[in-house]
Amino acid sequence: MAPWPAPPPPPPPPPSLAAPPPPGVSAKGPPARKLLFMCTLSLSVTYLCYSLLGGSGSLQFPLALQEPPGAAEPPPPSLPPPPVRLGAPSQPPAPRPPPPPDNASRGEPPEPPRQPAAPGADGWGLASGSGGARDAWLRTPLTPGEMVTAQSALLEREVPESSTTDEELAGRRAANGSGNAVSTPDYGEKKLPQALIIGVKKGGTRALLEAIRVHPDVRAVGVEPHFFDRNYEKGLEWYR
Ligand SMILES: Nc1ncnc2c1ncn2[C@@H]1O[C@H](COP(=O)(O)OS(=O)(=O)O)[C@@H](OP(=O)(O)O)[C@H]1O
Repeated sequence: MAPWPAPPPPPPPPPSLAAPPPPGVSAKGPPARKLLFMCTLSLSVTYLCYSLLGGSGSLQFPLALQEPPGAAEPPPPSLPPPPVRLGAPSQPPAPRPPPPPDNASRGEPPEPPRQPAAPGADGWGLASGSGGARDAWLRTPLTPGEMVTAQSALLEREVPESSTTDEELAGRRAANGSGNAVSTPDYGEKKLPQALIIGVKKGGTRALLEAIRVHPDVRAVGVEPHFFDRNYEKGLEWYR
């Protein structure tokens, strides 16, 4: 009978994954140094990649927050200098000076502050002190000085044509003979009309009267008097 074969010898232990220590180095030293080297290398590569991808500004952001850009200390010599991005300014842009006024940009001397015009000297017939409508118009900041001057001259030329003072009204009444007002205890001062609306029936005279009546200086009768066609015989004393 054949004898049982001898059991196979146990397999040799697998070779260690770690490289055999070089001669002259202890067994625990190389892995620690290698791990430290790998960490340093990975950090360096990470920093390099991050800087190449444009993250240098982000890396310097905390330093920029603490100190002004000009006072930032140079990087230590051990670290590689951050790469300079093409097209990026080497120095941060200087703060913009405040925009000069319009007159300075055109080479004109600065305009002195406006003084409120004397009342009655502006030709508007309105009180032009502080807070007047014309002063508010002149102080509009978006309007150039030339435009304001031109518009003011235009308004001063146009307004006197349409403005009517109390003295002018009194003169017109005296000239028209309508200044003879009659005072009555019931109706107060009664005057002859200064204007008449004459129109045919259904010609829109009522609508015209209502439109004119909106003006604060207009006093009109409530109903159509029909003086000339129905009540002429009653005389001017009735018409007043
Ligand atoms: N702007 C305008 N356009 C067209 N039509 C207008 C306008 N204003 C007044 N009306 C019409 O005019 C009619 C009233 O006119 P009168 O006020 O003259 O009437 S009255 O004669 O004094 O009674 C009256 O018409 P009827 O409603 O048919 O009577 C108003 O509607």
